[in-house]
Amino acid sequence: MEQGYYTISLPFEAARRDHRGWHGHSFCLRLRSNATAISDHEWLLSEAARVVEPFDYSLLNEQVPDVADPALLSELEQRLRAVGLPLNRLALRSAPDRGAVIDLCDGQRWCWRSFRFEAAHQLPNVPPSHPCHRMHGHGYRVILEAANGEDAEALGQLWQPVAAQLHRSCLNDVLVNPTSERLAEWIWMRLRMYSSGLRRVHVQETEHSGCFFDGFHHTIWKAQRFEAATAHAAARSITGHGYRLRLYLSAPLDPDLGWTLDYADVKAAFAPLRDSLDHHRLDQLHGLAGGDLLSVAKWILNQANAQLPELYRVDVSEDEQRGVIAERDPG
Ligand SMILES: Nc1nc2c(c(=O)[nH]1)N=C([C@H](O)[C@H](O)COP(=O)(O)OP(=O)(O)OP(=O)(O)O)CN2
Repeated sequence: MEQGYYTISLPFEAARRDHRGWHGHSFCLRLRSNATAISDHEWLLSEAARVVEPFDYSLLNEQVPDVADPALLSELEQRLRAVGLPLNRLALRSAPDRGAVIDLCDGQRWCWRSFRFEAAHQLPNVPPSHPCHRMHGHGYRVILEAANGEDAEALGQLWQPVAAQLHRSCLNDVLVNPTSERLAEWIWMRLRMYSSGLRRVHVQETEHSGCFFDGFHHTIWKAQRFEAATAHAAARSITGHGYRLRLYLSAPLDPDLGWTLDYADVKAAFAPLRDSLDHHRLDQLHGLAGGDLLSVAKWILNQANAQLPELYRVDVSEDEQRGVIAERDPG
């Protein structure tokens, strides 16, 4: 069996005054709710939009006593709960490189901050015919997540010495086999001793792939997209979307190759399924009678099982605001 969640993203523009003075932000609130608790996506979107609306084009200090990201997120949580919205997770992005998250299932709270660096690398253990065997480079993105009250400023200081070592370097001078998994582990080991709150390191080599390391496990994701039409009960007529996907996979690390699964192999294994979706009418695909976004995500999760048994979660969005998550039940 699998779990299904609706996600919605609500952007708003607002100004706040903190120790740096007045400044403005393009905020984005992201909300996740269990699909069994909700009648439909549009209801969730319109109810949550009503809660966020007073913040849009406002001066936040006139509305809330503490305007820091975690406090602002707690305030939004209270207001969303007050109107009876069932919530599993809330995330507030205050700038493209930072934000705060609350997991309402286990009560955990954390901040994240993303950083960029440019570097070269080659992977010595893949066959010579593999493109990664050649020396090449990436514009890397690293996202650090930390709990225990460690904020974006603290994460910035934590990152500085690592950036000094990695930016404009060759990663093979630092690591023997610099896959993103090994790099995430290396960053974890470097930072964990200075940050008791560090909860996860996320390394992205490109816009299309990334890996997470939490001190124990590696997970990877690969982005895909397809263009398709659909019809479903809640739609006025047949309609279409440019669907965006993230495939999440969990597998042990191969000790020689230093990765879980090759991102390129994930893409190749998924290609036949992507072809069956791209430029097709989804509600007419075998076994996909629903045609709505959550049915599409669950269908993909189940159909991909034969080629990608390591796949445990599929995120699909149909536009900037509406998304779903289909996730296999653990165990
Ligand atoms: N699990 C891993 N797989 C791969 C790694 C890695 O570190 N861990 N690294 C590579 C290469 O370095 C490669 O440059 C990046 O891979 P890939 O996602 O295939 O590259 P693109 O984003 O350019 O791929 P698209 O085809 O555009 O999606 C390979 N695998």
